[in-house]
Amino acid sequence: MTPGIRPLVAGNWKMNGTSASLNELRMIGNGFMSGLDAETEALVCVPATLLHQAAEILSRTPVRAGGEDCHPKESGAYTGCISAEMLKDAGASHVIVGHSECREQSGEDDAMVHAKASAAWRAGLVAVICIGETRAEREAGATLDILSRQLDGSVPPSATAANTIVAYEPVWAIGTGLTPTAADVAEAHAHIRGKLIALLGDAAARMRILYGGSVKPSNAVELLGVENVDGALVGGASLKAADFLAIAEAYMNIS
Ligand SMILES: O=C[C@H](O)COP(=O)(O)O
Repeated sequence: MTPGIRPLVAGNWKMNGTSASLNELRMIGNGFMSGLDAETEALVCVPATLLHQAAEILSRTPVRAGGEDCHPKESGAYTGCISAEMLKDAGASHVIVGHSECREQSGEDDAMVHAKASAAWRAGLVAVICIGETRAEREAGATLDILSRQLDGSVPPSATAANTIVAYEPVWAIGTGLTPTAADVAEAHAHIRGKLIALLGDAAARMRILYGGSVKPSNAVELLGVENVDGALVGGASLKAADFLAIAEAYMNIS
């Protein structure tokens, strides 16, 4: 946690969910209406096919709906792609950009992530910019250098605490059940904070930095209690309302 920053628990449903899954979203929304919103803000990023319905369901709750990726252009001949403006029109408040699965599977580089973050702002969305090292990079002792390089290339200079959230997701921790130690998370988040302040100035002291990678109810208190960890980006455990709400409840047990 960072004093003065309200934590955000964000879900990322990835390529999961059909209209039958919306009941989980209703339960997440209802859960936050019964007091959790006093501790933390919440966001669930869903597949574009569900976004309009998700935004409608969540509009009666404190939880917001987001997109999982966007194209850098506003419109055009880009078959199968979705612009930030389309996400906004469907009810999104945020969009994830630079997720490691997109970086890896679509060959997305830092320049593309930078362009997508700018596109998010153009549409009036908050950009959730993901960074993180691979297992090989960690084993080579290159983690902090990789994070610096990704921040240099992916975060546009006009990023502010209001329009941008950074999510640190070690690639090797995503969906594996493995997590870094609390000390490793603290080191990475302190490094990210310092780098953001160097890039963007003192205002970055208030920018949220989320941790993502195998966050679950059983490790949420330990991971979310680390200094400079201002919330979580939750994949698998966001698909079940009970797990997602239990992760948010961790904030009631962190002093
Ligand atoms: O965006 C979420 C992350 O990729 C983490 O996914 P996970 O919680 O399933 O490890």
